[in-house]
Amino acid sequence: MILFALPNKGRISEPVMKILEKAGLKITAQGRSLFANTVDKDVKIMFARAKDIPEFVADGVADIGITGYDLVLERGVEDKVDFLLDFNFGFARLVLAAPENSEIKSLEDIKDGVRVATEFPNLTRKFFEKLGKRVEIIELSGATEIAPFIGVADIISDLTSTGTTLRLNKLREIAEIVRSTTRLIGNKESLKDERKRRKIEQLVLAIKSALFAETKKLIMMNAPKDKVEEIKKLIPGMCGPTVAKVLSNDEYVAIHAVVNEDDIYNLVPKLHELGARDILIVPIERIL
Ligand SMILES: Nc1ncnc2c1ncn2[C@@H]1O[C@H](COP(=O)(O)OP(=O)(O)OP(=O)(O)O)[C@@H](O)[C@H]1O
Ligand SMILES: O=P(O)(O)OC[C@H]1O[C@H](OP(=O)(O)OP(=O)(O)O)[C@H](O)[C@@H]1O
Ligand SMILES: [Mg+2]
Repeated sequence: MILFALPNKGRISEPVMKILEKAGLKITAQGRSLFANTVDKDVKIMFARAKDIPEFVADGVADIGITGYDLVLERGVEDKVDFLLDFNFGFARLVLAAPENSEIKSLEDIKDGVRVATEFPNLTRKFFEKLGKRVEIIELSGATEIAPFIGVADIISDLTSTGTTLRLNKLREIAEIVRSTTRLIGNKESLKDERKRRKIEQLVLAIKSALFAETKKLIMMNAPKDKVEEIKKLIPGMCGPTVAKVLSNDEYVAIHAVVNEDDIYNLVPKLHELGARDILIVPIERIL
């Protein structure tokens, strides 16, 4: 049996649940319950705070888990877990920021004794240790942005993604401490167990296939037979497009191909010009 730790709330909870569903790992959760079953009777879910998941996986409370890379580093368990998959979402950067009107405008302006408010005391401490600066870390558990304006700290170290929160609070970024994305991590002992490892690999493959499919679309069309070669050049597909007979029309063939979602906008007019008709663009659940 595999115990899989998932964030119970917060920024990454919803996208994680969505991708797992796409991967086919249907979860049967009842309301606010802490545990849930999945379609696979050998995979059970436990819901926890994203912050606690690195520790749970490192200690073997859970076999695998999904959390932020920043949180794994903050817990200092990066050597105790295996990084199995990068979801490439949940982008966030841990940065140092000072009020726009502060005299602290760059790292050089940060003198010993400067007070830094943060939810990430360990990463922040390490960052300054490397620089040889002795700052005072003020640990907060949220809404860090307010700290410099109420006299609690001089600067902050906080997560930013769009930059909106920093701008809204008149804070200026000074330096980047770490970049993070959402990751699947695994307990090292669990991965040594042959049966667990196989189950985990199966899960990784399922999630990868769903992540990969998110950037692709299936394009289908009817096209004049004599244009097939030209169309092939436009859409190589995964191993070349599928070309099939159209029973009701001898001059046309049906073409199916998997294409990058980002290419579709430019591709369709070119196909149309070559005489392609009945063009359908269809979402894909998974690509294995
Ligand atoms: N804009 C963002 N701000 C914060 N975290 C983000 C952002 N974008 C992605 N994340 C990722 O989500 C993880 C969890 O952050 P989140 O804020 O959801 O949890 P939390 O702080 O424990 O919950 P809450 O804010 O509800 O108290 C972060 O550690 C980070 O990896
Ligand atoms: O750059 P942005 O897109 O504006 O995102 C950054 C904000 O998101 C996080 O806050 P969250 O909503 O998790 O609240 P918290 O500070 O209480 O954790 C983070 O602490 C920043 O405040
Ligand atoms: Mg938060």
